[in-house]
Amino acid sequence: MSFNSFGHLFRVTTWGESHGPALGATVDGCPPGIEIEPAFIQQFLDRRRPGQSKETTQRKEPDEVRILSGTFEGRTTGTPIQLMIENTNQRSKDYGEIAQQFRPGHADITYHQKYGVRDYRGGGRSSARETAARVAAGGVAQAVLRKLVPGLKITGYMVQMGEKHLDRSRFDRAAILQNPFFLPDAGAVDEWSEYLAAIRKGQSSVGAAIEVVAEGCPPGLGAPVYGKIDTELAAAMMSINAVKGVEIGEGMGAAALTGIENADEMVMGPEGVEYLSNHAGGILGGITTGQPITVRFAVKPTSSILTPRRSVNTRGEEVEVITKGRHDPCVGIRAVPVAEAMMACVILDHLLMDRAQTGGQRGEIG
Ligand SMILES: Cc1cc2nc3c(=O)[nH]c(=O)nc-3n(C[C@H](O)[C@H](O)[C@H](O)COP(=O)(O)O)c2cc1C
Repeated sequence: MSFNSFGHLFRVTTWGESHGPALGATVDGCPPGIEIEPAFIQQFLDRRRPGQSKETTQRKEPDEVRILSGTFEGRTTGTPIQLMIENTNQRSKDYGEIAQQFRPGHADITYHQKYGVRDYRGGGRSSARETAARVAAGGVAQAVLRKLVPGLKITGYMVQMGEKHLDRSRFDRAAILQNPFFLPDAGAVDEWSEYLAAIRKGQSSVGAAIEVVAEGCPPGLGAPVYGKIDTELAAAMMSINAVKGVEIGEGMGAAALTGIENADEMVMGPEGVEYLSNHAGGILGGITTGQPITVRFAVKPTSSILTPRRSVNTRGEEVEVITKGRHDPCVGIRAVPVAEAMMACVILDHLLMDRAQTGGQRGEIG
């Protein structure tokens, strides 16, 4: 059985472990003739890269991507694109103890129970190092989208970290890439930073919520009933390590609304239909409306913490686990570029499927 791939026409397979020599992604189904340079993909990896600020893990990886196949003279050829990122800063001795014991909240126990064998070094395949490969694949998707849907813009940012919430009245898109939290409010960065420092000092970690928005996505992507784009986006986000909840548009908040409040009313504008609100998050019946696609998800606190937690070992003995090694105190931060990558892959996959089925033809209004 193979469960390391996702996507239908734009198909991504990731491979590799945290402390192996390298990891990467094979992208199959990429359209030919797309201009793509390693530097274009690298910019996305640089945002996810560990060791860049005191707010993330101190494992210092250059995360330099190499394109091994599928391009010629700077353009895709339509053949499989092999992307490789070398692991250079492994410190496997930190993980000696978890060979025999299970970190609470991590995947050690389930990998052991299911497979009976695991590469425990740095969490092996369950480590979020794997998400570097997704980000590289997302870079390829972004390169294709740049050509096929020039106006499309995918933006991820943090909306919550523990008890700190983004004040949406202060939303400033320009601030997002200017601070280590991907926070759209420069004025709140110091407060978030102090809060996280206190969490870290207390030898704990904290959860987060991330929002990803795709603006300029054409209407008509997504296929009812089992290929709804909201289904696929939710699956894509849920597949990111440590994600425990996903919402589209109003999400769980819709449960508190009345039909009057929730209706996204429509009017005819000079360019066609205009929506007066976007509770639906840009998707109706599993198909994009042309409004911004809005996805939010919750990331649990990092399970690897220095505070001793009770657990068991492979011999069935009760033990206390202190997880040493270099860990993100809030894994939600680096999940932001990962989520953007997953969104890019899903949107491109649906764009290609829509072209295959409908040839891009649309029902007319007016
Ligand atoms: C970008 C990113 C970085 C992560 N870094 C760590 C880490 O340093 N330490 C840790 O224990 N978990 C980390 N995680 C979470 C684990 O990979 C995840 O909790 C674990 O694989 C168990 O899977 P689950 O939480 O999805 O059930 C990270 C997650 C993401 C998205």
